Amino acid sequence: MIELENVTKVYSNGVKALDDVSFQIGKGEFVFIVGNSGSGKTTLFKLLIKEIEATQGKIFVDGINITQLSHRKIPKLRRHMGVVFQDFRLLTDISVYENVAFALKVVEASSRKIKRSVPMVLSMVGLADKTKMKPTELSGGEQQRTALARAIVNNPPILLADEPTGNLDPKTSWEIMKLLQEINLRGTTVVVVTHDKEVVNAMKKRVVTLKDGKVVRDVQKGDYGHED
Ligand SMILES: Nc1ncnc2c1ncn2[C@@H]1O[C@H](COP(=O)(O)OP(=O)(O)OP(=O)(O)O)[C@@H](O)[C@H]1O
Repeated sequence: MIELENVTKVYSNGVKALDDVSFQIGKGEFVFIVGNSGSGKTTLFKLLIKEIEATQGKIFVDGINITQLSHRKIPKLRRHMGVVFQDFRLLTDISVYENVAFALKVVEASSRKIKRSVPMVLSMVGLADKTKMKPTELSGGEQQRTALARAIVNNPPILLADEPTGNLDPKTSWEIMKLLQEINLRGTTVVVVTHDKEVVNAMKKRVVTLKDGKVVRDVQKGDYGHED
């Protein structure tokens, strides 16, 4: 489903953020990417969503080498993956409903599909009674639920999240993780970049650890491990 083959990223200032990284993520897996600050986690995330380009190596998503994908085809790639960020990135002047509907409008879904899918997904994330509110009227956890609903409303086979609980308290973080787990159980491959040691230790999922741009640990049903 996702395959990295000898991926290296050197930024224009000469910093080697990823150094010959290779690993695979299979269909339906739930994977945490962890590591110290500066270890290359966000760089890896940005490469996967093609926000930046690899200096060397190949990245395959569903068998397609995305490092060779033309800009024209990036929207098609994005339809394969829902994306969630630490800072939610919601449109603040429209409602929760409209934020989620927007993701369907950009892929030209019919209004019938929008009317059917948006309430369904908002109810799944527990926001059925907040659909008319604006993101600024919501708690952090509710904003992240809205962002999650937006990311999955297209039924993407892959969900990528960069520090999805970074701005949330432990209880709310746990609720978001439960939702990610539920989404995963429905068949979506879930990749979560995180610092959140407690969450990683409690979830017992595959953990890939980066250090200085290299994969130094890759364990199934793992824990966060030790930082040094
Ligand atoms: N746009 C950039 N230009 C130059 N260097 C960068 C850029 N982005 C990141 N880096 C460098 O690349 C390395 C890896 O950064 P990255 O953001 O991927 O780490 P991270 O593991 O996500 O860290 P954090 O947990 O603090 O977000 C760091 O040394 C960082 O300073």
